[in-house]
Amino acid sequence: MAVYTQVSAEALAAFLSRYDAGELVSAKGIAEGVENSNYLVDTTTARFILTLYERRVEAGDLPFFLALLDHLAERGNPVPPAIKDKAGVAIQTLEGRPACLIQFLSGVSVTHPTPAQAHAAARAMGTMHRSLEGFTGERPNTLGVASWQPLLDRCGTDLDTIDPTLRATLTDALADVTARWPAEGERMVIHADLFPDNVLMRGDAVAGLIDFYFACTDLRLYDLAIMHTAWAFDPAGRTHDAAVGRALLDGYAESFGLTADERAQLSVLAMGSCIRFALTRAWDWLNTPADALVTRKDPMAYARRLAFYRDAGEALFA
Ligand SMILES: Nc1ncnc2c1ncn2[C@@H]1O[C@H](COP(=O)(O)OP(=O)(O)O)[C@@H](O)[C@H]1O
Ligand SMILES: N[C@@H](CCOP(=O)(O)O)C(=O)O
Repeated sequence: MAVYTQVSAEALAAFLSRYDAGELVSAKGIAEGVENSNYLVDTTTARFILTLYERRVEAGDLPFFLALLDHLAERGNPVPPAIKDKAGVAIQTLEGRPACLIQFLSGVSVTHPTPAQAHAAARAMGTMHRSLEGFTGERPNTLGVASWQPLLDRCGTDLDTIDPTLRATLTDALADVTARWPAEGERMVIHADLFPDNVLMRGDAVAGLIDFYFACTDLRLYDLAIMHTAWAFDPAGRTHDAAVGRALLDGYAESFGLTADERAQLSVLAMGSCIRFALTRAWDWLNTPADALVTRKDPMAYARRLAFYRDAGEALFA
């Protein structure tokens, strides 16, 4: 459960009084998520998400994230913009944290996506990429390829306490992936974390794309590779679902297009994605405070995926 900062009813009622958003009826901490504190807030007029930004989100990046959401929402993408208060301000402070009141989108995130759901979600990603071609905001990827070796070094031998094979696996793969990382390719603002838990679905239709707080400027295809690693396996990373993997490529091809050269790049990009998520999960595994109400995610689920992509090679995406 991700609630790092507790919000008192009094503080929340005072916070809501800045908005034209009705009066507080109820507020509950949301179980899902690992990065920020999220509350489901009901008022006398509507339902909202209250997000308090925690550790990995820099307050200075919030204007970028909110401009990105506004840009996408204006172009018809199903993303939730932040609500502005009576003075036109979206970024607030609550309980000492940066905080925003966000539009609530209905829908559920699925744990075991079907090919039809994967197809729709990847199609929505392609549409989002098309919408972002004219977006002028930029944010360097602080968790991009250049950050992985320093993060591996910082985890160091503590990785052995997670699994005795993890450090060697990541060290070897990192050398290989860095050497083969595409030097060229279209760069743009990408979501960079479009896991099933960040897509709200109604049946087979996409109702919401959420959690843009890793969004950054990077290789466009890296976004699709991240999505493949997150969607085309069981959560533990033990079983690859080929039908879901194909549906992702088909869905993306349908809305954005996908050339043979681009398909050939996806293998190394997927391996890079596995390194990124194995490392950040490992770091969190080793450093999450004992009293945090959050479920740690298993780094080995990404080490298993990494082994799968290494063995499958480029043929997987042909
Ligand atoms: N705009 C929204 N509409 C509906 N539910 C949301 C919205 N934003 C977040 N949620 C819910 O809150 C959960 C956690 O949000 P998320 O942004 O993924 O948190 P974190 O940044 O901590 O990972 C989501 O899984 C979803 O259930
Ligand atoms: N998707 C990442 C962690 C970030 O989680 P989210 O709750 O912000 O989507 C992972 O699975 O490691």
